[in-house]
Amino acid sequence: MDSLSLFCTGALLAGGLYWFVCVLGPAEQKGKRAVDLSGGSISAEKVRDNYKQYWSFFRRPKEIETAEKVPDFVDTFYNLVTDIYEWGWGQSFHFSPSIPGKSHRDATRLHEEMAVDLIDVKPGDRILDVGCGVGGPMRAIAAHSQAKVVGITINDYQVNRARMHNKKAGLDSLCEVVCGNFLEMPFQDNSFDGAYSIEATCHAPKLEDVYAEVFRVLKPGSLYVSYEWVTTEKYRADNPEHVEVIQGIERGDALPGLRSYSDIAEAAKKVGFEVVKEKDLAKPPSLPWWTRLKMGRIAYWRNHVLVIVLAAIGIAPKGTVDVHDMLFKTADYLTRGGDSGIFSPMHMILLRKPKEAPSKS
Ligand SMILES: C=C(CC[C@@H](C)[C@H]1CC[C@H]2C3=CC[C@H]4[C@H](C)[C@@H](O)CC[C@]4(C)[C@H]3CC[C@]12C)C(C)C
Ligand SMILES: C[S@@+](CC[C@H](N)C(=O)[O-])C[C@H]1O[C@@H](n2cnc3c(N)ncnc32)[C@H](O)[C@@H]1O
Repeated sequence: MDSLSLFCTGALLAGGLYWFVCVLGPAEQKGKRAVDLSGGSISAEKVRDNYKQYWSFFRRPKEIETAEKVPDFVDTFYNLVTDIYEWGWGQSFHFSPSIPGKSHRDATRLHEEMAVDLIDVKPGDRILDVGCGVGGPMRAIAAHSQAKVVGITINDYQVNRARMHNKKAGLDSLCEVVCGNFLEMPFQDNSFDGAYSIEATCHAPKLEDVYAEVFRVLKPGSLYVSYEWVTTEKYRADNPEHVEVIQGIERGDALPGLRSYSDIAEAAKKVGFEVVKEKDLAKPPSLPWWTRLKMGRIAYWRNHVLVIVLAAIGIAPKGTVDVHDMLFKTADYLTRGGDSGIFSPMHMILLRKPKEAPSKS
């Protein structure tokens, strides 16, 4: 081969690799590229060990049923998945019903804005985002309502990502991010004008515990809305296929155990909330939330090849391949949960902290 054809072949290969990694790599919402994948706050060499440690929690299920072990378990999970989520999904770590003629991005934003519209917020109010991720919902909600949003997440890597995105979006005067456990929040009693949680409280071993904390920090008379992950009335515990799907969802999403839709209002009433409204937002006329997952299947294959190549050449941590493989399988369980109607990630409950404490008689 003469030097010109050698040069052309090399240039073509390099261009192809650049296109595969940097152009195909990024998510719909730019922010993370495949070459930036990391293990969050975990150093690259420890990603694989932490992935094994994550799985070991499921061999000792009693440990994830106790509140003390959960922060570790959930924190490890989000160190492993946060970059992959941002890369392949965007900055909002939740689902939303599909809307004809609207992009995923717009459908996501509308689902987030609905939450803040439900809690009746005024510009300047101080509201709480319980389990805020990297802050996709927080930014949409602050921009829409002009309220001051304080988000809490257990994962310090997410805190840094969220603060960076808030600054970049010019929303850091409205959005604050705190690292902490939503089961023991570092906030004063009666200090928020409203609160919301989007697909986050499913990580609490006991829903009452996180609801009690939200109740404590809310001002009397104010509202809290939560989008809960639940099994629906179609779920049958004696159907092995249902059990396999729900167990697959729990293991791939760091859940100490999915709750039934019928347990949500009970938990809220137990800690003193009044139930204003309860509705599964996944039910028709809403269009399926899981079509986005299904449509992405080809991209997940491409992503998998990319992750294998990047890990092999030492750009991505080795364990990223295992984590990606776990998410790949989880996407299938979630899709089956949606298709069969046994699972919903958007059982909405709207709650009010009563104006006056109930009299003790
Ligand atoms: C609320 C939670 C997270 C919900 C979703 C945001 C995520 C659940 C499953 C995730 C994904 C599955 C497949 C990945 C794919 C293989 C990869 O190539 C790109 C990223 C995925 C699409 C990833 C994105 C986020 C999810 C959809 C839980 C944790 C309570
Ligand atoms: C699936 S993500 C959803 C994030 C965000 N609500 C969104 O929709 O983008 C769940 C979030 O809950 C947080 N979380 C889970 N358990 C927590 C705990 N005990 N204390 C604080 N945050 C927690 C995770 O760190 C993560 O940020």
